Amino acid sequence: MNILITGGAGYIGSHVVKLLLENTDSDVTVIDNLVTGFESTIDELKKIRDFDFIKADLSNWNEIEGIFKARKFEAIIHFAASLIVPESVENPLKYYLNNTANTANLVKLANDYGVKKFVFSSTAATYGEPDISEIGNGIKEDFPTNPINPYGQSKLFSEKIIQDTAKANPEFKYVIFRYFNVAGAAPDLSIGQKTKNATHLIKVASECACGKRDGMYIFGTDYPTPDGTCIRDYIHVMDLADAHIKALEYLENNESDIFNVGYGKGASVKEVIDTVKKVSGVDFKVQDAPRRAGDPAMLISNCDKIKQKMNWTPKYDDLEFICKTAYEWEKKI
Ligand SMILES: NC(=O)c1ccc[n+]([C@@H]2O[C@H](COP(=O)([O-])OP(=O)(O)OC[C@H]3O[C@@H](n4cnc5c(N)ncnc54)[C@H](O)[C@@H]3O)[C@@H](O)[C@H]2O)c1
Ligand SMILES: O=c1ccn([C@@H]2O[C@H](COP(=O)(O)OP(=O)(O)O[C@H]3O[C@H](CO)[C@H](O)[C@H](O)[C@H]3O)[C@@H](O)[C@H]2O)c(=O)[nH]1
Repeated sequence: MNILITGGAGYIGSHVVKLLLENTDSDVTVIDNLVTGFESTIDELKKIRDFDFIKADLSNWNEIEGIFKARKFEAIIHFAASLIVPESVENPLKYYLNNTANTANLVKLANDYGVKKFVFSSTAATYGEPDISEIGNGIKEDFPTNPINPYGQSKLFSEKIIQDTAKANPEFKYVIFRYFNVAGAAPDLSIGQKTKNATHLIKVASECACGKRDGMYIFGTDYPTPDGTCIRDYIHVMDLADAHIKALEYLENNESDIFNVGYGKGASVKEVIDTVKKVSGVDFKVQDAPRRAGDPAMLISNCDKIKQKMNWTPKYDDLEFICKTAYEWEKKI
């Protein structure tokens, strides 16, 4: 299959490229503007086997169309986006342009050039702040979507654009993935999360354990959860990457759909920090701090649908393993 990966030099995209190069004979083309991605990641991936990397910005619509003209893509996996929630509140247009407008253009090009499969990175942020008393067996895909920040909204608009286009053109099929909290690194430690000025909990705690930060804060200890800190559903990046490979197979014979990707269970901020301390053997400084704006108390997926319909079976459903790979990767870079 001839596959376009946007954002393949970034964290999650690079893990999908790794699996595609290792386990399939697909022709892979990565487009990335390297704003938050890394050429060194592309170089590492090219050690597996060669593929085409094009440094380009999705906002250069003419240039991107030129790439579609020159190559007959059969599938697109679209990761490229901006994803810092507080930044999206300060600069919403950056998010609506980079995430929504550029996705609309990519979907248009997919239609104009006959690309039949589209896999899209959406987020649990589309659910907003679900009522904690209703989460029960996890947030299902048909829960209400009420994003509370422009990042989540920009992704929800993109979802609608993809869905409406598929309704109008039955040849165009999609899988929309709503990721929960992604963490960890490839178990062989060849690639991992390089994000600069990271804000993600497991990455920040791993940096503390490696002495790259003096300490960290727990944002909010007065949430209505057992230990007062926020609960999230952390998923290993390699299991998430595997879901994308499954999605391409799924679209051969099945209809378009939306799937949560998580493990269906939660860990609190305190539990995560304790786990990073345990796997690293380092007792770094942690201080309580006020709540961070826009953090829902609890986000836990119901992931029955992807397990049933795609036969997706996670391999790394273990918080210690997630934190261990994140920490060991952090030590390496
Ligand atoms: N990391 C998470 O926890 C998480 C959770 C839910 C959803 N997501 C989604 O997953 C996707 C990948 O996230 P990530 O964590 O790998 O982030 P990342 O920043 O590491 O990767 C994004 C990549 O896209 C590239 N990019 C951004 N804008 C571009 C543009 N206009 N043109 C070309 N390239 C561009 C960046 O350079 C980067 O390599 C995003 O769509 C994000 O919204 C991530
Ligand atoms: O130094 C830190 C960093 C984070 N946290 C807390 O840890 C929890 C998780 O925070 P992250 O920043 O790691 O992740 P988020 O849940 O905010 O968001 C991530 O997961 C979401 C889905 O659940 C979206 O997909 C979003 O794009 C992605 O960044 C939050 O309660 C946060 O306040 C801290 O206490 N201290």
